[in-house]
Amino acid sequence: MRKIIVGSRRSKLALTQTNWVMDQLKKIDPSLEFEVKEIVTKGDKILDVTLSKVGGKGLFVKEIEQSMLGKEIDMAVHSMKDMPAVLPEGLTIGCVPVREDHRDALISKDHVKLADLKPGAIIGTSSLRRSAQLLAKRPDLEIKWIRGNVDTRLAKLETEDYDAIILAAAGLSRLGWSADIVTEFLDTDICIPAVGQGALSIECREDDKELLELFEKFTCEKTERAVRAERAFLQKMEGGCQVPIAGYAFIANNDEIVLNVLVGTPDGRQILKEEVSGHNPEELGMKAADILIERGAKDLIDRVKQELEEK
Ligand SMILES: NCc1[nH]cc(CCC(=O)O)c1CC(=O)O
Repeated sequence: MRKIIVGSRRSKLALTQTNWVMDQLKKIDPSLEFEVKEIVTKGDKILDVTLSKVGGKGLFVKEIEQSMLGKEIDMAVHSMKDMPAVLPEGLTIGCVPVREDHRDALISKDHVKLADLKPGAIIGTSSLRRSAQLLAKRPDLEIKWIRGNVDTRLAKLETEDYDAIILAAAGLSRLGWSADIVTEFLDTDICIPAVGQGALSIECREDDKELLELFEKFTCEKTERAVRAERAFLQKMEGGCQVPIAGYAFIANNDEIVLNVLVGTPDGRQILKEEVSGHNPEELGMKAADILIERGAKDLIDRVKQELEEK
């Protein structure tokens, strides 16, 4: 096997995830050699702007994908939830490792749970998906945008006037934070996670047989099936990240995929939700989307996008 060049964003989370994957792959084959190439993405340069306003997800992966197509790098580890629904031609998700905790985590100043936060409490998030679902449960809360990486946000909870913030549990644990700092893990009935949340995506060139063969031994089949269903839903919904969209699937004991999906308005006043189950990931994801579309999801999305453009 040749030396494998791994592209990674420079953020602590990205490098941690990349190193974890390289370590795991080395356990499978100790003779593997890696070299990490750090790549600064557009998304990293404009962290002060709400992502949805500047083009969303693709921002964190585009430069990395270009380097991969140009053969400057061979593979990259992304947070699955940062991956656009459709990949550029020539690239593929070669491996989906076992999923970390999929849930969102509420971290509040005095460990006050969501239901007990005082009326008007200020919640830090810049995710439309999180704000929609929180406001649906607690319309009295005030959402205040917060940007920056995980550690920055935790610091801002201490130094700024937020009463609580919401972060992905997976990011916290990967960065080594203890579960003790979390006030409440939000279950799917309160906050359906982002499509792919907690999962990783190892991307490579479609024709890289050598890597694809190696990855087979590291793929978690259950996670892969679940994520395929979630991403099929995402693709069919065509919402982009300007719209609150959520999707989370797991494999039930009978081996069926159970998929929970949601589309809503950022203020949480309109929420369309559905749970479906079945065996074929792609069919299931599309079925979930069709059900929501039937119930008016496309109109809702168009309206939300239009309002965003007017702002
Ligand atoms: N939005 C940024 C982002 N992208 C991936 C993670 C880490 C968790 C994951 O892999 O889902 C985070 C941080 C967060 O949302 O709190």
